Amino acid sequence: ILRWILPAKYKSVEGEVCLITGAGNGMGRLLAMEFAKRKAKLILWDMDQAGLEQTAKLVREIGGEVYAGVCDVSKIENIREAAVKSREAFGDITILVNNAGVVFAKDLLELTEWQIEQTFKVNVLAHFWMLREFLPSMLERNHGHVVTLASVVGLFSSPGMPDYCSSKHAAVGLHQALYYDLQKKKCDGIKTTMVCPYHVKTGMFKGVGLKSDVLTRSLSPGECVDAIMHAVLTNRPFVAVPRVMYISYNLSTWMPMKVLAAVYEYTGANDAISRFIPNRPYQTKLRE
Ligand SMILES: NC(=O)C1=CN([C@@H]2O[C@H](COP(=O)(O)OP(=O)(O)OC[C@H]3O[C@@H](n4cnc5c(N)ncnc54)[C@H](OP(=O)(O)O)[C@@H]3O)[C@@H](O)[C@H]2O)C=CC1
Ligand SMILES: CC1=C(/C=C/C(C)=C/C=C/C(C)=C/C=O)C(C)(C)CCC1
Repeated sequence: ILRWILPAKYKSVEGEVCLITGAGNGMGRLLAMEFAKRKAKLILWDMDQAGLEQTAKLVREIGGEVYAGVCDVSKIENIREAAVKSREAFGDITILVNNAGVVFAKDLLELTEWQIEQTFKVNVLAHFWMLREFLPSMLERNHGHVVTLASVVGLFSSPGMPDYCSSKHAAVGLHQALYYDLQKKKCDGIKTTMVCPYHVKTGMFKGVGLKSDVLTRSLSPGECVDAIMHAVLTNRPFVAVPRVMYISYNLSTWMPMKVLAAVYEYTGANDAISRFIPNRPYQTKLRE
């Protein structure tokens, strides 16, 4: 309650070295712009070279310092190589935003094995590899910030995307474990923020959304990124967007699953994912 009454005190990120994965599109691009406006040095990674160059251009146009490198975070060797080049550009990373994510939006038996593996490689395993690469220098200096783009479906599952939901649950589990490890080690200078948005209208979930806005509505990328920046700059450990998702999360922890299934049926959440339109290269063809 005090947090809502008192004016928010924002920290400065000027001069911090901020690495954002999946920065070539969607929220990654907008996050890059927000950190650049606040004078952080940007390291941007993505496997979409054209999108990445566009983000770097936009950052430079507002006077930001940026190094952009193509990196497929599903491959640990790529992460290691890109990490060397990134350190050469600006030195140690002090803000890590694990943002890259993939979804195929298919039922369990329709997914290919490659799709299931790719979802886990990008949405979870990459977070492990990124943390193992960049956490040591943060620990040495007891300074840094780790931001995890998880999802509300990492807190409670919804139908139509079993691989995605379970990968986001794993990302939530990893992030929470990291938080408690840092507390245990008394590393009070390393902050963490876990972000759990509902559906955001980027290209990732094209076509998806509840038919009615009675319970909640899809977010614009801008409003979600505003909520993320607010949480990061005020060192909040957890943010669910929109706020009504805190209530949904709370209900889902004690509500019988049968009741939640009825809510999904009633609100049209059961059909929401079936309206999905593949809109990313990895969603339509294998990209190795
Ligand atoms: N949109 C939503 O409704 C929600 C999104 N989220 C999460 O937020 C994060 C950002 O999502 P959003 O901005 O919507 O997604 P976008 O699809 O708009 O952006 C994701 C970016 O990640 C890139 N990417 C995918 N795979 C890799 C890879 N292996 N290596 C490097 N980059 C990769 C994509 O590149 P390319 O286009 O070339 O594939 C794309 O540029 C994701 O983790 C997502 O799960 C959470 C809740 C809701
Ligand atoms: C769980 C839940 C709902 C639906 C959730 C859905 C459909 C979430 C989709 C999220 C996406 C696309 C996340 C991407 O990362 C309602 C009906 C709003 C309210 C009750 C609880």
